[in-house]
Amino acid sequence: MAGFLQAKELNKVYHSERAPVHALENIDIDITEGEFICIVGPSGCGKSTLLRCMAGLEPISSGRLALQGKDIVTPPKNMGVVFQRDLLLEWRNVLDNVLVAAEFHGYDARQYKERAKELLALFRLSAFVDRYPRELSGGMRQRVSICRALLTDPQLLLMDEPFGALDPFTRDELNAELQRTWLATKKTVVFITHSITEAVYLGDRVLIMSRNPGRVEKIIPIELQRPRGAAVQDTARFAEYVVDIRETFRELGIYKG
Ligand SMILES: Nc1ncnc2c1ncn2[C@@H]1O[C@H](COP(=O)(O)OP(=O)(O)OP(=O)(O)O)[C@@H](O)[C@H]1O
Repeated sequence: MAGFLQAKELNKVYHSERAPVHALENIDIDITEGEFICIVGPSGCGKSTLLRCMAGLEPISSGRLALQGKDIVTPPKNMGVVFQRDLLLEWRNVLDNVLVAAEFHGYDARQYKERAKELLALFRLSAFVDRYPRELSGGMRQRVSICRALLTDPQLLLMDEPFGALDPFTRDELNAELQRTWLATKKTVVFITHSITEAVYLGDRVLIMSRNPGRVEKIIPIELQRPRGAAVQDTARFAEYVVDIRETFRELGIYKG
């Protein structure tokens, strides 16, 4: 297990009152440090399960899953997570919501105040530091969540459909901001999305999953130059990647059209 984040013959079975659910079957993934990996797949193929296992929030059933060679059994300190629902604390202002990450890891939040303000500035939220979540738009709330995930400077950032609930304009804006931050910090990012175009725009590689049971079907390297401006989405090369991924889903019987 030499890579930064590796899964080897990973299986995850949920046991409930009904029949067991084989959510992940023989998953092999090898992610290099600094890589941006996007995961796409139909509903129920195990994307969130995989991410929760990586976050140490869900135990695996068999195989291995390791971060820097160390089995993941509890949430690694070296990791930040962003979920689709922003999970902001309504009774705390923006700054204090970002500082939650320090408290979660048992650090002294006061020592992270300056860092939190820097991150909020980077995500154009300086004017909102003392506002409450209810005063923010959906895009702003998700920016706060990203700042929170980045606060302790983790090497690994796990993102589960973070922009899925946002309108397309805000989504494009946040994708561009995320790319900029990633280029500046070179964190390793695992990003789940339902959007093929989002995956191609952001990813160094796009990992395609299928369901029943959840499997990795294909991994496609995206060789588009960085930084990728919004206009890259209008190029023939970009369209080829999108078509290739759609074709794969068609072959898997996931797209009928
Ligand atoms: N806690 C659980 N107990 C039992 N089964 C579960 C549990 N969580 C998920 N599953 C099942 O595991 C499979 C994978 O679910 P998961 O949420 O990981 O898929 P997903 O690809 O993230 O779906 P979506 O795109 O809709 O969010 C599904 O069949 C789901 O019903």
